[in-house]
Amino acid sequence: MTIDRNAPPLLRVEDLARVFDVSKPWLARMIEREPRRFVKAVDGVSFSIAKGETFALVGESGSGKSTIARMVVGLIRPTRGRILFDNVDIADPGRTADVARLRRRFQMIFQDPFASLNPRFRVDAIIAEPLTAFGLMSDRAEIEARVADLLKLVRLDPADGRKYPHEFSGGQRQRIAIARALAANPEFIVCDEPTSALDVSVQAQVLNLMRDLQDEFGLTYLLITHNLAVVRHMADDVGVLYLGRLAEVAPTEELFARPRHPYTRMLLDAVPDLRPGGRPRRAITGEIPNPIDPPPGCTFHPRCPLADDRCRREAPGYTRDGGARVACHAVEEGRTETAPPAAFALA
Ligand SMILES: Nc1ncnc2c1ncn2[C@@H]1O[C@H](COP(=O)(O)OP(=O)(O)OP(=O)(O)O)[C@@H](O)[C@H]1O
Repeated sequence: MTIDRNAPPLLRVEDLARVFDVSKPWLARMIEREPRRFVKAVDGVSFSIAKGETFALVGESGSGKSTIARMVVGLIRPTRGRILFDNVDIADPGRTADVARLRRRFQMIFQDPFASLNPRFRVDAIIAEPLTAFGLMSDRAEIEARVADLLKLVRLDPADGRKYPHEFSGGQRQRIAIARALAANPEFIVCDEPTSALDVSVQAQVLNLMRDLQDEFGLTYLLITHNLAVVRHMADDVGVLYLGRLAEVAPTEELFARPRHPYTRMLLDAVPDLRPGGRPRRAITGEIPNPIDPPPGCTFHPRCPLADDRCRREAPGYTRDGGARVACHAVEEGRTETAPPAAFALA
């Protein structure tokens, strides 16, 4: 499907932030004379997703990917910012009635298909649940026919509806989760690490199914992943998260051909280059700082080969470069590496 980038985005996230209070209980704090502690899990994140597009959020563990996903689907509230779905702020507590109406139009697929399907229910009941929950169908024969269609759509046998989740493999369970997500004809699906619990051989099948369904139904995906191969296979645009902030947002091809942010480059350089004569992978250096006490200035500076005094003092704003938006003083000052990373060099 071609994406109309000039059309109003289906989802627009503006200056999104979420702070978690991770203080010890009051009495323990008093005894140990400890102050309250907070984690800025997400801090000033903005991006938009066009209809029919796949936008990937990528980053190491703890970078805030799942927190963003959970805010977008309404499982947790933002501390600050707006989440506009079809121009309605779904994070605004005053819009609860509108959000309830919009709920059917967005769905979520979780990482672990073993945990996300209720083991006590038959597969047909699991898939039918959104149909009855949203009051879309009540006639039994109609529901049965719809469930059979959904099972066929995800390339399972309609007879599988009579089985229980434990009778299926991981990949098949994720297909069942996809069928359930599609039941109410949603337009937008948040996919949180949809294949990372699956065997490598099965991952591609599930990703290809997701792409086929996207083409067939014009679906829009927010894809959460730490896997760059998945990003390259699936995404139109990518946001690279580091400690709750977007380091770089760029069209996928551009990001892989010419990563601007030193953190993006570090992630790409860490992917093994399996071609004959490919250069050895460079390991990711340094550790993610403690998010309770992040470094001053640019939070990436302790791991950054290009960091200077300004980076240690001043948090960077965004610089536009080609189709990319990058939070980096070195990019702004034009002192970055420009060679493409070998593993992803384009032929
Ligand atoms: N409910 C919570 N209470 C306190 N801290 C939380 C909570 N949820 C997330 N955090 C913290 O927020 C930060 C971001 O976490 P998040 O799970 O969003 O990251 P992630 O990128 O999805 O990581 P992973 O890939 O490991 O799931 C982490 O420092 C995490 O410890």
